Amino acid sequence: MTISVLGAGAFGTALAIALAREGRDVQLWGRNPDALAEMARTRVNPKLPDATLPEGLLIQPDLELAAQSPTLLVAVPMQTVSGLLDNIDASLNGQRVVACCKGIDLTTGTGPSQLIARQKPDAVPAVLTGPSFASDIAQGLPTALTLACADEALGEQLQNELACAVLRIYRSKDVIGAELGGALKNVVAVACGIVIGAKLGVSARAALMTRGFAEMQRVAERMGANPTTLVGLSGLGDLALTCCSDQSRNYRFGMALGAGTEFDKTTTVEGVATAKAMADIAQKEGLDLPICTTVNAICEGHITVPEALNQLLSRPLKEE
Ligand SMILES: NC(=O)C1=CN([C@@H]2O[C@H](COP(=O)(O)OP(=O)(O)OC[C@H]3O[C@@H](n4cnc5c(N)ncnc54)[C@H](OP(=O)(O)O)[C@@H]3O)[C@@H](O)[C@H]2O)C=CC1
Ligand SMILES: O=C(CO)COP(=O)(O)O
Repeated sequence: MTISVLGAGAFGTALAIALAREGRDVQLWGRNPDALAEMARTRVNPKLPDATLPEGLLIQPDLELAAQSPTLLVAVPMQTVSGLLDNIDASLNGQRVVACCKGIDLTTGTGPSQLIARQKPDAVPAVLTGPSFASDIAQGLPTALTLACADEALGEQLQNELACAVLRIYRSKDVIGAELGGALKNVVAVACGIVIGAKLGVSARAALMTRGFAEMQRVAERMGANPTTLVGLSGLGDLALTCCSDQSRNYRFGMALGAGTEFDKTTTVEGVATAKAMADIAQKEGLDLPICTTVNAICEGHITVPEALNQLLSRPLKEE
């Protein structure tokens, strides 16, 4: 098989469906053999109930077999990436390992590409990110993503390998910038959800998106990313999508916090761990990240939403 998708959640399955629909040679691995067997039988992933798995899409329960493909798409939650890489015995020599997850690993303080480089030094790390809800991709709605790979020639190969009729892929060499945009926009989306859930209005949300974007640029610059990457699909594009749609789990989680309602704890909400990582980075690097650190303080239960609002609004006035 040419492409293996590792992670049979909503996003991994959506990517596998889109690629298989185009006749690409693709297999989907997940950690739960019973769930995989059921998916192979029904040709439906309950996380994407409206999409049928194309006939050519192979469901693969064996991780080592899946890991033999030249291209691997890693689509598991960020905090599980390191464990997944550890579980693969093969060195992945020369294989392209494309991170499709959005976040910062709390143990190392790095994004997925650095985890891949550290744990599988013989592999070629890349990142696929940008504004794209799994259900949109699975329905075949048009989507544009950024494929970032430091090696330009390999990046171009991956771009061609992964682009589909409705999945338009732009290329970048800025892996750090692309993955930071995808990670950080989730924190801002939680903040925007809080504002809407607390009924503070869409003007406040626009302010948070803009000032949140300034924080994203500040972090990216400090981490050595190209500032223009942040205004592309992986940064501004994904920020716009995630902060304004209740299809987003990060946004919905924020809305529940703002409204004081329950939220299903099993839902993947990457912004919570990323906010924690950003609070650590703000402290270590002496960076001013008021929105990220406030989201972290709310998520950790250190302050309430009204206290957070009060804190943010009473900050000294400054130049934009
Ligand atoms: N959903 C979306 O629209 C998009 C998601 N993403 C990103 O994709 C990543 C995955 O999200 P998504 O697919 O939506 O999440 P889901 O919650 O839909 O699925 C997560 C999947 O990861 C599996 N998983 C969890 N822990 C492990 C582990 N230790 N080893 C192997 N598999 C594991 C889960 O398995 P099990 O079912 O057995 O628990 C589940 O199949 C996230 O980083 C997210 O930000 C990016 C763009 C869009
Ligand atoms: O990253 C996404 C869209 O680009 C999905 O967002 P959520 O994880 O908030 O659902």
